[in-house]
Amino acid sequence: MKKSNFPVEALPDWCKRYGVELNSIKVADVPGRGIGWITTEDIRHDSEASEPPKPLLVIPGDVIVCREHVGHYAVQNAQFHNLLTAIGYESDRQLILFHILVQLVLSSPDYKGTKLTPNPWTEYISLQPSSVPVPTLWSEAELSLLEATSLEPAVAAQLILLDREFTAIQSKAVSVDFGKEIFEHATLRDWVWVDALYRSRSFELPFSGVSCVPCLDLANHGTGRKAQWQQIEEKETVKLVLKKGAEVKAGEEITISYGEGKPAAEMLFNYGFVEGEGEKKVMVDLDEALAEWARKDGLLKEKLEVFGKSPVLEVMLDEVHGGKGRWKSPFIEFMCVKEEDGLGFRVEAKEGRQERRVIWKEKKDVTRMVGMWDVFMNAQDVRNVVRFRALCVVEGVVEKQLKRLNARDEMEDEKLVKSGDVRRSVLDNVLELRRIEAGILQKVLEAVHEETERLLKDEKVAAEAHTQSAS
Ligand SMILES: C[S@@+](CC[C@H](N)C(=O)[O-])C[C@H]1O[C@@H](n2cnc3c(N)ncnc32)[C@H](O)[C@@H]1O
Repeated sequence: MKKSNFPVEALPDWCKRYGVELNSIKVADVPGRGIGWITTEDIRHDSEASEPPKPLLVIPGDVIVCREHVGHYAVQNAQFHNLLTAIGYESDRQLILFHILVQLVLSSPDYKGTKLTPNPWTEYISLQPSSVPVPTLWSEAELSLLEATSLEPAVAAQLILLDREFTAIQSKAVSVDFGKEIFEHATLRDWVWVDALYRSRSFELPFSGVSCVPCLDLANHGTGRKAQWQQIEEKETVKLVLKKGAEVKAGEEITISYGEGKPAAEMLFNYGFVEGEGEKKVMVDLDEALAEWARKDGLLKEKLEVFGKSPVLEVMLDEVHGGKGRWKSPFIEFMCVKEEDGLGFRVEAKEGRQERRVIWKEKKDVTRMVGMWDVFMNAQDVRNVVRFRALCVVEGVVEKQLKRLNARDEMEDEKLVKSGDVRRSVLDNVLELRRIEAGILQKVLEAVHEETERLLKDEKVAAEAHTQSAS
């Protein structure tokens, strides 16, 4: 589908038309960041001054895309309303994504179908960059770089989700005429694109909820940021203001924070870049470990069923304790309990359904403790033995992940950049992610070894280790 042209030079006119106020700032190209806001004159927010300087941006509430405003738009446009009813959206995210997708099609010069009431976004959508640097929009060669990072399974899962979502929405939408017109043009690639826009450019506003905010979405993330956004309740107006005490020279970029301390993987996943280390945390995939465990534990299926969610292993550095490695996984600790330790299951009939319950030492129903099994185990006599088994699992998983990460050949990756299959910026970001994640995994492995050594002083644990090595 051909995109309509909205040059960035036309933005001030668009702002005038829709009541967006710009004070002392203009959009400009910012090397390595796309476009962003820079100041046109020196400005300062003197902490002592009685009056703050004018806000840099004032965005009226009615140009924001949020759940409520999409609802108003549907009231004004029966065709759109029928389409929303046909697709039966499942979340605010889907509603907003779908609204943006429809605006994208309506804005295309290829679209000759039913026109809806003009909306600021029908035009504004064409200002959005066609290439958003998040991994869901990377080429196959670029995605291959993510191997062994925590983003490898996360990006694969998101792509499957987007495919399923698009297919489901499309199949329902074509039951109405307007839906047929829209899906003659909209493709899965467009859906992946609007999801990328949503993740990299939406804001959690206090009065409108999750929203896409034109113009504010042109502010880049930066260290030492001197501005912040705020929403005032009245008319849901959003403002970009200079922080108290901040001083900015003419021509300097105005940046905001996309969230303090987000882990590197989350930054790359949602925004397409890594800047600073953020919270030192990695989610490690457990699929392989579970498949292996299933071969020796006949109760794994029951354990997964009562746990009720996808098991994860979270590894992190504990900044409070000098950056020591730590891990958390209530499921691994639960998975490592055996029948001989006191674990049992019982099936009970509840409200006409069969429900599996977890029984401890043949007496106590501990089903509600499963989600915090690590805490529950602390007070049990078998805690050291179970903890030792869990440490062995974590050691195996972390060691394997680290080995895979370290096995990457950076010279081969460089060749992909030289051949033009991979963008330089993508490789740089992935190298940074790999460096950060390998550092965390290494420290966690050291902490696991340390704790294992300590536990092996316990006779029961030593006996367990002996049994394990014999089997
Ligand atoms: C909310 S938009 C900001 C406007 C965007 N630069 C544009 O050209 O439309 C967020 C996107 O800007 C880019 N970006 C923002 N801050 C950045 C930074 N510090 N380093 C690199 N890219 C950045 C990333 O592509 C990110 O996904």
